[in-house]
Amino acid sequence: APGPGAARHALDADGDAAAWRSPPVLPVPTRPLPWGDVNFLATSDTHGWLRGHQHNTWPEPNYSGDFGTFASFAEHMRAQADERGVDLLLVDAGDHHDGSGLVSTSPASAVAADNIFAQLTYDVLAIGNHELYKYESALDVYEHNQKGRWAGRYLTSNVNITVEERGRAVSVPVAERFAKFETRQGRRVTAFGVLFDFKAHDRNLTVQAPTKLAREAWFLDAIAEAPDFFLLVGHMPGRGLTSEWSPLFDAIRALHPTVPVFVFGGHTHVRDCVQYDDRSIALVPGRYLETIGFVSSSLPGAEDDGGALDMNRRYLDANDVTYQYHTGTDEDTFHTPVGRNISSALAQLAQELQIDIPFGTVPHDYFLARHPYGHPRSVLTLIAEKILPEVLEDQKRRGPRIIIGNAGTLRFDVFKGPFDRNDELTVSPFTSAFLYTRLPAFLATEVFAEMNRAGASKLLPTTAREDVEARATRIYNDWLADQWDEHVAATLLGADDDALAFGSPDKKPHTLGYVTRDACKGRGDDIPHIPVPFSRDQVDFIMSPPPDAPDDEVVDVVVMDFAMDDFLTAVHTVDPTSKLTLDDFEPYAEGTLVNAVFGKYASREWE
Ligand SMILES: Nc1ccn([C@@H]2O[C@H](COP(=O)(O)O)[C@@H](O)[C@H]2O)c(=O)n1
Repeated sequence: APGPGAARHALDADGDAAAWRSPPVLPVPTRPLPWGDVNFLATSDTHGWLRGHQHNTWPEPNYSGDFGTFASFAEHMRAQADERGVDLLLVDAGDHHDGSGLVSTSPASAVAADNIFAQLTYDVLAIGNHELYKYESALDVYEHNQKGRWAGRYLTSNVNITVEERGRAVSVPVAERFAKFETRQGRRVTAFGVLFDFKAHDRNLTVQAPTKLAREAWFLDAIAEAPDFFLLVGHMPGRGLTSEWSPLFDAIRALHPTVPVFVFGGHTHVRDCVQYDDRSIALVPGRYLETIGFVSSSLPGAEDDGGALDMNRRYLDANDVTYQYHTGTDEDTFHTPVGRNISSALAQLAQELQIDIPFGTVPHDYFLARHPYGHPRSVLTLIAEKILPEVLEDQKRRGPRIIIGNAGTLRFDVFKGPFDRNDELTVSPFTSAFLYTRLPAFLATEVFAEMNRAGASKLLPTTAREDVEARATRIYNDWLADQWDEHVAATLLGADDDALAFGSPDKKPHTLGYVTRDACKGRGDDIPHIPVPFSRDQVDFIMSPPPDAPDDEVVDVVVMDFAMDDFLTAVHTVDPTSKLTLDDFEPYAEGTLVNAVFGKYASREWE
């Protein structure tokens, strides 16, 4: 049974009616959830994928549930929690913006999508870096928080915005700094919402490093009294050298050695889990509404011996089969009025935005990372070698040129079948413009190589930790690459996938998806999968094919504005005598933004 979205593109996958008649069959979970005294459902990095994944190329059908069906699931889970006499809390760790037609069509569409998101009541939400690239996005969060959109539960413990109050500019928290509340079972919770030490935010926004936050008087005051548990939700990784939770966790532990601490992270897009000690657990629930994270825990009883708590986690594939299995419902009993309202509001918004009208039909799948850069079916190769050279046109500049951009501007695969504005914004949501200067062709090529050698500076969660595996995209890519390499190695050694089959040959995985190795006990994935192929040969920057011109000929060098600081740094590394600055650049193909080049190409080449 596919989710609602799968049907929309059921004809697309093979372009014939057979695909319509045989929609993808999703595996059914086999292990009930390990409920505890307190339970959590966690989302993060949804990036506007509220209509779910709508294509039939695997592993997309795994994630075909939309936010409406997730809301129905959450409501049934809340009802189950009440029946069991336990708590169920919903948390979200940020990055609602940038990533689908709903949120990336315009600032107004992002507001509309967030209003639909807010129809499902969350217990705690945190802000992500994608809410801070543009001042207006953060201002929207601030203004809607003032109007009560998240009912005081959107927490921005270390993020401020400068706004005008009574004719004066003042820096104030974007939303609430913390929340103290009681659960339905009467447990006292102290909660914070934290962002990593993000540097690439817009003007008039401030992010305080978590290390500094942990020393703030108001923070120490807020944690002074022991609640029944602490709840830390934040847009940052859960573990490893990159973890920025330690200052906050350590400050809490210094005062409260045995109070349970539940941490929900994000930003890295991976499924991950770690226990900092035997009364804490940190979970990262993936990205793009692909995964719903579940965490459960026992809580200390009246006679607390200070011993280990029973803490568990599960990563649920976000689809209706998963939701109905875990709530004991079926198609007739599953959908709740709130869930239905959300699904139809999302469909209506998509219709108003006109994001489902196809530009053309893609002849075959292109993948973001299944193939190396340079492979004809890589999305990065497609944009660098075909799309930008063909559709980036400046009427006044017709001579030879080299185009350089950051690969991070591309966020997803391009699937065979109809290609619409939603698909376009999914693969390329950002509004980066193009600028050009004049340089010898050989220098531009060397600068491009240097940019990839140095890596993308804006991927770093903290500039102080440049030498550690701190790049969010890298963490996600390494995670996928490890899954694939392990699978390939096992296959070469003649082993089959029994190791992944939860010990039973009849439960052998047969669908592509995530195969998670994390640092918590037992198996985290709800459904065993075969990992998605992944090539480690990826790049941070892409370049169009060099022009047919002598190496020393001076050509137009066109740079995407988001990559500009890395470009200039690389120029000065390659040629320390260079005086090149941003002032030496002029707009190129003015009015053309990177989020519109795929559609232009699709209309011409894939019609
Ligand atoms: N205007 C922008 C903003 C961001 N990017 C890319 O996104 C990366 C951050 O995304 P996460 O989901 O990892 O937070 C950033 O490093 C850029 O690669 C962009 O291209 N243009």
